[in-house]
Amino acid sequence: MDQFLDVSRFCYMFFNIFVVVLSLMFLKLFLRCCILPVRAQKKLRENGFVGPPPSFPLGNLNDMKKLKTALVAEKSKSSIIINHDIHSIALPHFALWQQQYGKVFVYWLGIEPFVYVADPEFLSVMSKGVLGKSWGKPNVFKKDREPMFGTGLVMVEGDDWTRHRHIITPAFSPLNLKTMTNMMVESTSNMLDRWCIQINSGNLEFDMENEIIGTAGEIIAKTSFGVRGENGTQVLKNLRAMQFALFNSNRYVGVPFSNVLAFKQTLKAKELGKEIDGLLLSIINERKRSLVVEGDQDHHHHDLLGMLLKADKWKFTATELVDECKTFFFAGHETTALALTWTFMLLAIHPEWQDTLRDEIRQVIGDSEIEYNKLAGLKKMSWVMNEVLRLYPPAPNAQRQARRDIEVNGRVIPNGTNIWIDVVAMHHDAELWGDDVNEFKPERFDGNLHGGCKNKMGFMPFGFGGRMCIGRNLTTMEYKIVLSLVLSRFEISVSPGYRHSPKYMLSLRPGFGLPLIVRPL
Ligand code: HEM
Repeated sequence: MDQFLDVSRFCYMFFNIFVVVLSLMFLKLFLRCCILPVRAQKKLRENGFVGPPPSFPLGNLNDMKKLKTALVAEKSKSSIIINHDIHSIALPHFALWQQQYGKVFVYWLGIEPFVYVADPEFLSVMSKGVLGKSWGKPNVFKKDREPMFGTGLVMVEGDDWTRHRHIITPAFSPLNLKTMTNMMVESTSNMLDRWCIQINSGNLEFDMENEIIGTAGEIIAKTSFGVRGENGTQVLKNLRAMQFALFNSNRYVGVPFSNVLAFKQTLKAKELGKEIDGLLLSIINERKRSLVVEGDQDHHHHDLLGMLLKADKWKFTATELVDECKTFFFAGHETTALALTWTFMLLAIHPEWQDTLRDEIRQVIGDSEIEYNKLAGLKKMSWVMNEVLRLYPPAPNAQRQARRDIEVNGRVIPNGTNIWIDVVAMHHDAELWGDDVNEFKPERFDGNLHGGCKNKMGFMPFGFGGRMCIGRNLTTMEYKIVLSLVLSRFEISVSPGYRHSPKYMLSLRPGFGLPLIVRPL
């Protein structure tokens, strides 16, 4: 009998604990999904931040989807015409809301509030001096992109960010970049030799986006962690597959339990992430061993990983090194490839600029091998690069999250609020650039780093402040090498099959690829 009483008392206690835990979980969920968003909305409204009304639990995600579908259907009728006024094509919801609410307004991804900013003045005030340190990266994206970036430089914050940036910066020094010239020339030459074989077989049409993405992927994997042998190829394959798994279909970022909705994708990305980490770890351990054996005599690994290992005396843990390798790949490969892809589209419709650049390449490089030191002399090519990054920025937005209440121009942005900086909108704003804002005019950058933009924060293809892109010199180098090699051997024109439809898919890319006609000179 006593035993029975003990068991029933235990069950009763267990049941009570279970009910309390369940209630606490429910309370937490209720607080996170209902109370906090309502309070944030009230506070934002009190501070003058208004925008399209959100609904629970999707926020404005449905409106975004509907506007995108409707406006894209309308615009696609004229997609044969190449129009650089792309804001309303790529980001129709923002273009419409901007007309209704101005250049700073609030919208919602699920239960996450985002202050939209397309006003460089607002941006410069919010990122000035100590205020700049009060911003982090949105937690909602950190979670979503964890398999890609882990705790790499793109995502870390505070003292950790200072330490990572301090260790990594020297790896991108001109002296180190110089040693990567041959890797870039080699991968590009291989691509061009393949083009020759295809052209000789009578097929002059290439999907330039595919071609360049493949080569840029190879280059970044070589320059980041030395893609060699089977391990390297497998890492490259898995990295691409992971990106595809994470971003191929619509994800409900900010919506409670969105991971459950995209369960299969999330699981696949996690599995691939684990496999990539294992492969990278074996590459890193192998390098460490060879460094111990060869010491500073290791001349074989002129890549970022090799440089970090040599310079760093292993201040990074192995996990941190793995995350940095992944970060270099994801932050650097598609962005550079898209800068080149859009350049080929613009040069294909502006043959006069192909000729101008060819003349410059002849003068600066001549018939000799490409040397790093000569690249700075390709000045007009720098104007073209800037103009392409202005019209078609591969990183079309930047995001931040307030780590405390932050006052900007007398308005408080509550702690936890996310910021969405619309780079495309600022790069296409006639009030900042003038009436020719949507024309391809590389000469606007002649002697002017900001292309004549009325506010220098209005031109930010590589971000802003202390978190400005660490890879921008590497990108410029790769851009100039690839473009010089291509233009020295080929002329390009647009294929009749090209449909102009810039699409926002994390980066800004051609919606239907970039078919171009390539002819040997
Ligand atoms: C055209 C090419 C590129 C573009 C348009 C680009 C754009 C950007 C932008 C806009 C940011 C700032 C993001 C933010 O503020 O949240 C950034 C940061 C970063 N980029 Fe790039 N990037 C390019 C190439 C590269 C390359 C080649 C690498 C590396 C190999 C790289 C590595 C990084 C890293 C690690 C960060 C984070 C820096 C930090 O937070 O301290 N990027 N990039």
